[in-house]
Amino acid sequence: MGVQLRSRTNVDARHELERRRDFLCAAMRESGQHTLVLGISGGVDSTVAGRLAQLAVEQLREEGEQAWFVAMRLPYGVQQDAEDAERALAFIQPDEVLEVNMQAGSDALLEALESGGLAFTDAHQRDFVLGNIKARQRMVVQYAVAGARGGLVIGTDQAAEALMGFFTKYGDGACDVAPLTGLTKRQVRLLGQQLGAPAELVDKAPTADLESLAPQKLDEVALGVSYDEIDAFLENRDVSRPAFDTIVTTYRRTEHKRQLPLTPD
Ligand SMILES: Nc1ncnc2c1ncn2[C@@H]1O[C@H](COP(=O)(O)OP(=O)(O)OC[C@H]2O[C@@H]([n+]3cccc(C(=O)O)c3)[C@H](O)[C@@H]2O)[C@@H](O)[C@H]1O
Ligand SMILES: Nc1ncnc2c1ncn2[C@@H]1O[C@H](COP(=O)(O)OP(=O)(O)OP(=O)(O)O)[C@@H](O)[C@H]1O
Ligand SMILES: [Mg+2]
Repeated sequence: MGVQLRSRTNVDARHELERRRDFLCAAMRESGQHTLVLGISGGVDSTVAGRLAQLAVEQLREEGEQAWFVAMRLPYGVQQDAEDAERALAFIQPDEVLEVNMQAGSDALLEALESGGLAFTDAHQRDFVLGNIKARQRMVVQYAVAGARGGLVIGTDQAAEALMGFFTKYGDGACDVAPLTGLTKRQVRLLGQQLGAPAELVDKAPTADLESLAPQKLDEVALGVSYDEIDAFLENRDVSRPAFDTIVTTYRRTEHKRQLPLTPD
């Protein structure tokens, strides 16, 4: 899995943008794939990764190579912050936008599981499991496009989510290239600002938005610690004792998500 910390304290936004765009160009050249694929949610991570993807394919085309970026809208039913996703697309200016509504497929899978005999302890557990199905179904459709177009799937993993294991294993954690690796949330926002992304997206409160019973639930509520505190931990700044304990406990509990599958000796 492409999940790593590798965070650094000081980054120069302009330099980081060039380096990460060039990384995407090199990954396309070396893999012989001509397309990049990424879901655009309206959050800051996919806004920054999406713009980087578009800049990378434009760079390759300037150099005479074939390259194309497919941005994907992947709402589950009606997404409450759909306007932000539209804002992100308007800023990214992707070569192509594909929209797939994830509701019918995700619901059908859950219903088939229940018909097959899987029972949940309560509505909350059912909703949480459905949330991870949504994230994995998004992975399935992005890989379908990559398979059809000769493409690489972009992941938006960054150091704050990697540290907390805050992603669905083999869902949004699965990808071919992860251009935001190592960035703290603050640094992702810095890159967004440098790119000229709309301030409302750069400053937007992060949400995984996977739970139908708690739409737009803030990551910080789910995590029990703020991104400022997670970033402070990653950047070797002072962190309160309760935040430190939460971060270390969560990091240890989610170690399996940052590793390859367990295998016999
Ligand atoms: N020790 C261990 N060694 C090896 N494997 C282990 C394991 N413990 C669990 N597992 C496996 O891992 C599974 C649990 O992991 P997983 O399926 O990911 O599920 P889980 O970590 O329970 O849930 C994913 C969390 O990430 C959040 N999330 C998801 C997607 C996107 C975002 C976002 O920020 O956008 C956030 C989501 O809100 C939720 O809190 C278990 O069901 C089991 O299969
Ligand atoms: N509704 C959606 N439509 C398209 N892609 C999505 C959607 N929800 C999630 N994704 C994909 O899953 C990734 C992980 O979601 P995550 O919430 O961590 O990132 P984000 O929404 O871009 O930023 P933030 O973490 O600040 O909310 C997104 O970057 C995006 O590629
Ligand atoms: Mg989000």
